[in-house]
Amino acid sequence: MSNLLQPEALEGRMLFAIPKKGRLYEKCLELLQGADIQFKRAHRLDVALVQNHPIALVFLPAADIPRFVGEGNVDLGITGQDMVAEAGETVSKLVTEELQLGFGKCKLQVQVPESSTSIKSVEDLVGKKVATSFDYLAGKYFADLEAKLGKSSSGQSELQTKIEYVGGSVEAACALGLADGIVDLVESGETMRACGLHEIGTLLSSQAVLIKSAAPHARSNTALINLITSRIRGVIAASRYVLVTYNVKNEQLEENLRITPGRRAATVMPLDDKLWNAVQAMVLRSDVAVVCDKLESAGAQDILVMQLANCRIEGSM
Ligand SMILES: Nc1ncnc2c1ncn2[C@@H]1O[C@H](COP(=O)(O)OP(=O)(O)OP(=O)(O)O)[C@@H](O)[C@H]1O
Ligand SMILES: O=P(O)(O)OC[C@H]1O[C@H](OP(=O)(O)OP(=O)(O)O)[C@H](O)[C@@H]1O
Repeated sequence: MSNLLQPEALEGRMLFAIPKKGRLYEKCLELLQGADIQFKRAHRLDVALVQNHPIALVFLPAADIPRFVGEGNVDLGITGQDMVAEAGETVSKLVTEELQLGFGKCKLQVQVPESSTSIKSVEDLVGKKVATSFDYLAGKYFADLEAKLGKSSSGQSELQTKIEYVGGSVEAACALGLADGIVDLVESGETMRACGLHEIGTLLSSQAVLIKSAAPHARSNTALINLITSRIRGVIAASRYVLVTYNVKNEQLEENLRITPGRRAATVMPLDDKLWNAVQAMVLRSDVAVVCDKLESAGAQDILVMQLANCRIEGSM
């Protein structure tokens, strides 16, 4: 096999960065499969050539993807909004968020031991030690807080709050005596509660996003970037919506259409029996149970809910 890390192996290929492990990895693989991006990743190799498009997938740490995309080393990337923000303002400005992907949802929060009697709010943490893997965002957050509290005089760049960088297992920092509080990601809150911590402030909410360079590289294949973006948008839309169909009598049609207006408009087809119509409409998956309840109460019959394998829809999702 030729060495995929030689530049000539990648020549003419659009480069697409995918998190190499962690929380976003499996979801990204599902997304690539849904978009029919076919590849085989050789054991221990962080580059994979796509078989059915001139694309190479580059598996990188999620934290490095914003910089690689922003600086034009790769054309497209998937990472968390938190990672884009943590990469700093210079990098964030070089990156365009193309699509929110609806997975990897979490919040970056300030947490302290529940048992702490002296630290009940973020203000109480000012001047104390905070452990985090998000030292840029945490530093900015406490700098703003100190400024708001009038605790930092202008020109004084030294933070009173001490931000300690730790690479992982941040939630152990308080128990180990390394810090008085932490700034870390929370989704279900299970890790936080298991460690006897509770949240006292939120820095940001995050989800996985598809990003591209704000100023694409001269070699970038814009048509292919747009095609892949559009396919991924289709996969995401298909996971957000279901197709609901039902039969309804003429006199109850209007009321039922108000329940399922569809995205542009619902499709209404007359049945052979002139008293009845068949209706088809896209409905948000998260709303579908309530929508079916309402349809049934409004006289709709034969209600069917169908999964979408893929779709192409205009406008915001
Ligand atoms: N508990 C969570 N729930 C949802 N999304 C999360 C969660 N933790 C992290 N994420 C998202 O996934 C991204 C990658 O996080 P992850 O912890 O997998 O990082 P990693 O450093 O690549 O992996 P590892 O922690 O295994 O070293 C984060 O930047 C965030 O956007
Ligand atoms: O609120 P929860 O659902 O419990 O999720 C939060 C945990 O998820 C992330 O870590 P992850 O498990 O990805 O591993 P890490 O600690 O090695 O980064 C994060 O750093 C928390 O530890």
